[in-house]
Amino acid sequence: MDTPEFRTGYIAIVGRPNVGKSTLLNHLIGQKISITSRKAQTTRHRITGIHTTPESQFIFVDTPGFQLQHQNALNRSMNRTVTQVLNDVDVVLFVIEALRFSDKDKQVIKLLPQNRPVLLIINKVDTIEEKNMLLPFIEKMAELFPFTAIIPVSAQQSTGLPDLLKEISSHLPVAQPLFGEDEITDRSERFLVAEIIREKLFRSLGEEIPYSTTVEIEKFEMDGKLRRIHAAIIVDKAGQKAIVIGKGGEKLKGIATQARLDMEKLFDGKVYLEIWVKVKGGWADDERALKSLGYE
Ligand SMILES: Nc1nc2c(ncn2[C@@H]2O[C@H](COP(=O)(O)OP(=O)(O)OP(=O)(O)O)[C@@H](O)[C@H]2O)c(=O)[nH]1
Repeated sequence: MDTPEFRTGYIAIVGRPNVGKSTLLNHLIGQKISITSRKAQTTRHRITGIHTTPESQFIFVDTPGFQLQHQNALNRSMNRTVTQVLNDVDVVLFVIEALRFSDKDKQVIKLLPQNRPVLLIINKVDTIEEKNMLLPFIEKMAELFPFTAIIPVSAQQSTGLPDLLKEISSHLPVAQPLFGEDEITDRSERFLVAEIIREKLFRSLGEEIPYSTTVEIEKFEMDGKLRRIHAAIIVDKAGQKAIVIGKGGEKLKGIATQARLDMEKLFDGKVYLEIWVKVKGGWADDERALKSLGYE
């Protein structure tokens, strides 16, 4: 593939819970997951999906730690991460529900970047009973933020999605694709699984544990359609182990449950997940640990 006008870029999807972000992503990429191993590590963000057409490659990234409810210090630092991600992608999709604009949506607007294209996606237009309500709603939304475009869609019914892709593509830089279709490997699932656990770990504990804490996938097996995954969270000190496990194992249980649900969504299949916490000094020197993390 060496098309002079080919466009490749990164896209983030944001919005309050339940507006249809996952549905939109799944319908945009038209497949559950495609990700490569080696190159994925050179990107700073977790890739949630890739869609490639003859003209463009769309790389969707996650915005970890997106929190709207509580404005405590931890959430503020998480929202800083969100802002960093949003300032690092080529296009931001801000998803809302048709004819519904709440305080939580308003909070998301505060996190939107000023210096790159933000497309407002008005989702669930299939639920509008009076179609003439849409235009005044669009006009009202246009006053809230300098959106680059406002695009009504129904993610569930895939209406408006080809136009949306065209609009996104026009804002991506001219660049050759970063990922080839043939780069989808089983090892990349391992990599993603580790990333998901890591994300839940930091979402749950934030600054209570050092950033050097890592996740190692010790076993990843297919058992029919079931994925059996054994993972270890590796901390530097015994005190950190206690923090990760929590009282009566509650913290770790929560992390494992959330991680498993995300994995089942991602793989569209059942996952059996066991997580241990291990104390280990100097893991960075351990070649085996590095390999299993994918940093070869
Ligand atoms: N009618 C209708 N329902 C939709 C549409 N898109 C998504 N939904 C439904 O809205 C609900 C929430 O969708 P999700 O894709 O899980 O929303 P989300 O924004 O990813 O939610 P969080 O993971 O909580 O942030 C689900 O029940 C979807 O089936 C749409 O275009 N029309």
